[in-house]
Amino acid sequence: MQNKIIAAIFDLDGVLTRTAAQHAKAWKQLFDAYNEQRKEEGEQPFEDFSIEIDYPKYIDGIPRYDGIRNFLQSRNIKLPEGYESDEPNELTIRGLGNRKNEFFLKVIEEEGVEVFEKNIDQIKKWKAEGVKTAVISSSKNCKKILEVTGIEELFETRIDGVVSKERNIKGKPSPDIFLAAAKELGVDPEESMIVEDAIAGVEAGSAGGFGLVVGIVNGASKEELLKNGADLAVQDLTDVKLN
Ligand SMILES: O=P(O)(O)OC[C@H]1O[C@@H](O)[C@H](O)[C@@H](O)[C@@H]1O
Repeated sequence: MQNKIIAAIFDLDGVLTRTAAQHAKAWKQLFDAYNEQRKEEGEQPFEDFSIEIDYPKYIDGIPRYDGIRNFLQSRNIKLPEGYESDEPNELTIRGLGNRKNEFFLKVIEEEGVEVFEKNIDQIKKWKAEGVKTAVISSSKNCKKILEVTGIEELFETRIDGVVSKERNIKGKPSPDIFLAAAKELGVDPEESMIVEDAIAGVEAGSAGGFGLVVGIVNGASKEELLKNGADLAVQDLTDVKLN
């Protein structure tokens, strides 16, 4: 029987906010621009980045530079690591990552950021019932997104891409970011639920021994989420009954 769930740890992009699609769009802009550059410089182009296939497989839920390494490896491309201070036009892992961030910031500036209302309303209900809440994200833009959408106060703690770097917390699919959040909430993983839309995220939840791993069907399909560690896969949180 399932343990009593007293805490819930939510991923940000694609669970709380509609930003997963905006990240995917920026990634496509980055890899398309890089491919064009290769063609202009007489280098062999690679098979175009696909939002449907490559994003969930290599990028979704994963820290920025890890995602770049994953994707380039899938195309047999090796670039030097470079430095975090690299200019966005630099052909290094870090340079490409910085360029992607410019694309992402432009996308959210132009389009704005929206929350998933049903999920936010459900979280408010659980909070009112006494469930402890945390937000986690691989993204270094997490705090900014929480602020612009006004949902920061819903969570007792936040472990994001910036905090992970400071504390040297391994990125997903390692469970460490979720375990760190549970620790800060003062709860055991077995009595906590994690909510994720990414394959790397449900893998992390399953590896961390969490009481309930909920997959939100957004980019990755229901089947993929269940196959990779989700206990259930739903469209939104109104379909999840606790205890
Ligand atoms: O580049 P950022 O904002 O630090 O985000 C890193 C990753 O954060 C994850 O939440 C997103 O699913 C990825 O698409 C993104 O690449």
